[in-house]
Amino acid sequence: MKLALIGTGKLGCALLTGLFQRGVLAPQDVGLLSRDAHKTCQVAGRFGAPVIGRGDLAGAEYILLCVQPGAFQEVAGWAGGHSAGYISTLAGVTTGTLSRCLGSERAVRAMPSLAATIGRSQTALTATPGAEAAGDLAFAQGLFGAVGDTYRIPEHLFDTFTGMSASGLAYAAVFAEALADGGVRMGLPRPLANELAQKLLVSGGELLAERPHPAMLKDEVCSPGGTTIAGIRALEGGNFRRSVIDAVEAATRRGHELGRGERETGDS
Ligand SMILES: NC(=O)C1=CN([C@@H]2O[C@H](COP(=O)(O)OP(=O)(O)OC[C@H]3O[C@@H](n4cnc5c(N)ncnc54)[C@H](O)[C@@H]3O)[C@@H](O)[C@H]2O)C=CC1
Ligand SMILES: O=C(O)[C@@H]1CCC=N1
Repeated sequence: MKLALIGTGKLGCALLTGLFQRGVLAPQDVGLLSRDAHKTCQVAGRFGAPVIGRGDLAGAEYILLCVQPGAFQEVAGWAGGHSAGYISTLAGVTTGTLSRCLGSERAVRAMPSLAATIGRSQTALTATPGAEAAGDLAFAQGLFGAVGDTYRIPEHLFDTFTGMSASGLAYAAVFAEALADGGVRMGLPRPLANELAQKLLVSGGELLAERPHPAMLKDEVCSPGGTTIAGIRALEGGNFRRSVIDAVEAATRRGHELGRGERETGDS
């Protein structure tokens, strides 16, 4: 077995979708294991990959952890100590913690996003020296590179990458929803408002890719004395930029907390 996937929830399934569609791994190369046997069987049926048990982990070349950070200590108790290379996608959990709790010098820390499902994840990567020497970082670069862009990030910036990129998908969704709400408030039918908001994010992203700085696009759209600058003024009045900056800061701090083992359901 090339890869054992522990945790077949939202991220696990996004990665399976992207990886299988791109043919980087075949379903028979991947074993699936998670807490809920019924749901794991459903995922196995959907992808055509086998369900495995804890005893099968000994035969895995790589073990990919996609469980919640709060489940890590328990999972490490039975999934650690194998000769496989370990790859973790858990928010906040450092390579030092991975290595210590899994009893392995081979630990890669990855932070992908749900955009893996369409081959557009932005994935941060870092690894222990042992994982790098064993070729595990190169393996992870190939794996996540097949479902988007990879970035080698120093570990002290990992939670920031998480709070901006992986979490940022949700901020974009909230912005789209709010924009559509504005359209509805001013009279557009809901389905049209939702469609406009969704397509606007796509076209906006493509236009931003053609420019070295986002402010250039903003300036081009803002006609002097026109509609857009009136809208931007209202955004500034609502502390839009400050709110977005604060969101990244709060998410980064939450990553630090999760890494220290603080409860996922608790507030800071
Ligand atoms: N959802 C996202 O956009 C992203 C999530 N992540 C990270 O990926 C991890 C998984 O996130 P999601 O897929 O969103 O969570 P999820 O809740 O959708 O899936 C978690 C999976 O782990 C399994 N699991 C939980 N406890 C277990 C245990 N003790 N033994 C075996 N399996 C267990 C569950 O059965 C489920 O299949 C988290 O650590 C998160 O920080 C990273 C990047 C993006
Ligand atoms: O919200 C979370 O904790 C996870 C990590 C990044 C995206 N989702």
